Amino acid sequence: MKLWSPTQILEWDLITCRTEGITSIELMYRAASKWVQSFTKYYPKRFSVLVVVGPGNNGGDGLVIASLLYELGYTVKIYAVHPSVTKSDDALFYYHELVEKSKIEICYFPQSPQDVFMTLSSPSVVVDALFGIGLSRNIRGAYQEVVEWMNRIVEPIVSVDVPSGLSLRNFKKQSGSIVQATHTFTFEVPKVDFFFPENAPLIGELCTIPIGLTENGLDGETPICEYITISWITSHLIAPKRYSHKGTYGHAMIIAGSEGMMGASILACKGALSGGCGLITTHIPNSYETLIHQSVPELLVSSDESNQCFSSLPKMDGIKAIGIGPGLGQSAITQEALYLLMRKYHYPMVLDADALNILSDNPDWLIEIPGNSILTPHLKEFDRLFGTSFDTWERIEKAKRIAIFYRINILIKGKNSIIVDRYGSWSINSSGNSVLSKGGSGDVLTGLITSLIARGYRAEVALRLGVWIHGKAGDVFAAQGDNVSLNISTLPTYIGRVWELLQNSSSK
Ligand SMILES: NC(=O)C1=CN([C@@H]2O[C@H](COP(=O)(O)OP(=O)(O)OC[C@H]3O[C@@H](n4cnc5c(N)ncnc54)[C@H](O)[C@@H]3O)[C@@H](O)[C@H]2O)[C@@H](O)CC1
Ligand SMILES: [K+]
Repeated sequence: MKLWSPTQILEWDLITCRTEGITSIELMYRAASKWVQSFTKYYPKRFSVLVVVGPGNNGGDGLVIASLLYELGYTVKIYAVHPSVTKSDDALFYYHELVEKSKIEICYFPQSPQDVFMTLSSPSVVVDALFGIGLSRNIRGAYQEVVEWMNRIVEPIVSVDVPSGLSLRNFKKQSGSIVQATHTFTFEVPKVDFFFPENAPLIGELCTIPIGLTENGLDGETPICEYITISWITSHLIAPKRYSHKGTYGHAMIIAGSEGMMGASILACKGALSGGCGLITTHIPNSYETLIHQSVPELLVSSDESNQCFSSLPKMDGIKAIGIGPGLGQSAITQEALYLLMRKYHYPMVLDADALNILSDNPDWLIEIPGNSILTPHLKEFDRLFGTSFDTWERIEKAKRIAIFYRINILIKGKNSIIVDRYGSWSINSSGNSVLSKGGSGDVLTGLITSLIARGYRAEVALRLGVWIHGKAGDVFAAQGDNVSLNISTLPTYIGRVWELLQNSSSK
């Protein structure tokens, strides 16, 4: 799914009106009607409703929503913050047509919103229609007071399109008050900022409401980014070859594990096996050869000269991708070996965990990373590598510059992982949940992505596939009714289920 900027969405509204021969007033009514359909599923008629409206079309939606709920038999009041209700022509139309002609009570700032709210019977809910995608500066004054009041109450708040005050990068530094919504019912497509970790407490439960904007209306426009869902994944899968042997699907290498951390090596190798490449060699400290043979008999094993850690380069003939880092340790000898490996190997590498820690300590080694490799830091590792950022937008801009400069791909891991590729394009992953926030989960991911590259996927595609599949495996686990107890060594089994699911949806 493509994600668009506020300006593009407004353009899309206009295109829809032109294509369908309708007015923006009609589109507003359609949007508000669809919104009300979703709202009533969560909040039945026993809820009384205070609709807080702002000066633009978001407030206009609020006026139509109030009137539709009133017609459905809800107890509704409107609280307007702008002295003349609205500055928007469309909203004004509905104010005269619907609100004035009904018996809906409308109250104004500076009357206290709390006093108005208290006159409603319990249970009650606030509909936040102060600002949507048209916010152009931080919220101050009366609007700020009302937002702060909303954030103090215990009753649910349902935001129309956007939690009011959230900037959507319409202006750079966000510092005003923002509504902390219980639900955000957003129109047509989610907005990019909804997926950033700093905004998670503001969005609440997200529900996207299709309002019938013209399909392909923004064809030819460049979206801000791609939101990776199953349809993107299925359209990028390479069909398995009919006549194949183990050499057909590539040879990957995993360099992971050191004394006391060999579990990381086993998990990364199991992750690689679940990615389906033909052969996997793991390079490990000498003394653990038997352990690895017994734990994962499918692997080829290359023994390091050291008994404790990675210290010497393996043979790399025919290896199409190397995953390195989980449980690797950071001893001086390992650091040196990583440096030599990066200089000598010319195919993509997936650098994770201790490999990233080593790079943080030696930033001038970044230049040695083979082109089209992948770094997989989580947020803190990213900041350690490249310095802290004010917000996710700044972090993404930084990642883009670095990715283009070093010709590498960067995965910033989190609830909605962000993928920035070497061309400067970026995506947000849609799958995954908290069952994956456990030690070892990233090791499996490193193996999986490495394996996909070895199979022949371009690194930037393998990265997106791997991240989505890994997240989806967590979702498949949680869908069984348990969102706690995933044992990470069983994660590859759920990755297998995701492949099954993908095969079924591709053949439909
Ligand atoms: N354009 C359309 O056809 C549709 C628009 N829709 C709704 O319209 C919204 C966008 O409407 P608008 O573009 O009017 O934008 P908003 O309603 O988000 O706000 C814009 C208004 O607020 C003022 N404003 C901006 N920031 C302010 C601040 N910090 N303090 C005080 N005033 C501020 C602006 O001067 C303008 O009057 C969407 O979010 C959606 O809710 C929907 O009805 C769907 C159809
Ligand atoms: K809003």
